[in-house]
Amino acid sequence: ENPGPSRWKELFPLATGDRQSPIDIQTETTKYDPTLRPLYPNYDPSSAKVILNNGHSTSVEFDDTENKSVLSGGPLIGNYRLRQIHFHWGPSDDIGSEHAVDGTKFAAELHVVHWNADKYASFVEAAGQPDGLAVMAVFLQVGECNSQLKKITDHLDAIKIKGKRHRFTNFDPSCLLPHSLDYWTYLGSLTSPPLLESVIWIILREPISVCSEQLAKFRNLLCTGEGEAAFCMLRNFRPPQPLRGREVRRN
Ligand SMILES: NS(=O)(=O)c1ccc2oc(NC(=O)c3ccccc3)nc2c1
Ligand SMILES: [Zn+2]
Repeated sequence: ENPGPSRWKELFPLATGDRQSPIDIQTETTKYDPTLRPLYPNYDPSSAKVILNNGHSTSVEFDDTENKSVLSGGPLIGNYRLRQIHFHWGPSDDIGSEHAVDGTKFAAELHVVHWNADKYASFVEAAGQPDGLAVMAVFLQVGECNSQLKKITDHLDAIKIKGKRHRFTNFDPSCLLPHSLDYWTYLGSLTSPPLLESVIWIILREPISVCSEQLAKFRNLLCTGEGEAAFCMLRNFRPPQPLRGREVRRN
């Protein structure tokens, strides 16, 4: 099994940096900021290309060779181009999200990953810049089955093994967003190696629903490849990290 979060600092010194993610959002200390604008996701369903199992999550990858699917507004300056979406979950329905709200974790968390294509030439270049990435996070609260999420979970059997990928197009990730786009925002990092401190985090305050049967489908994915002893992908969340004096703003 690859080393868990507690051992990442041995290989990735940024793990103990001062703008690490996720965090536990203490709602009483968030600060209303009237300069924050409404979020404006604008996604073209034809830019969705493939759904895959990369061994530590399942992701849908998008064509980011032009500004077809972008996020603007909110705390962002200019257009951030959609690159991929992926999920985090745990071994039981009471844990699984990466961010927490007043100490409470949700069953899972969706991340919609974008990069600053106005200023940088590629995701990899942007990932090394303090304003390079913007990740929109949506909490998945256990309850009713989510008919939009079914578009994803129906394909998980076909990508059970690490490395498997499957054509997946005509998909607009806006279908996974809650009614309200109200958010908290703070400066942080990638939540898995290389833990780069290049992410403007935008956490939607309203969760979407997910049912236990759908969560079980995520847990049925394998983190092992063809011909290896099979291990299920039961957890892939990093625990909350120190705030180190950072401010969390809300619109
Ligand atoms: N949980 S997270 O913080 O959203 C997070 C954490 C780690 C990540 O690594 C990548 N890499 C690419 O997407 C990629 C895109 C193009 C080329 C190579 C990599 N995205 C991440 C998001
Ligand atoms: Zn993530």
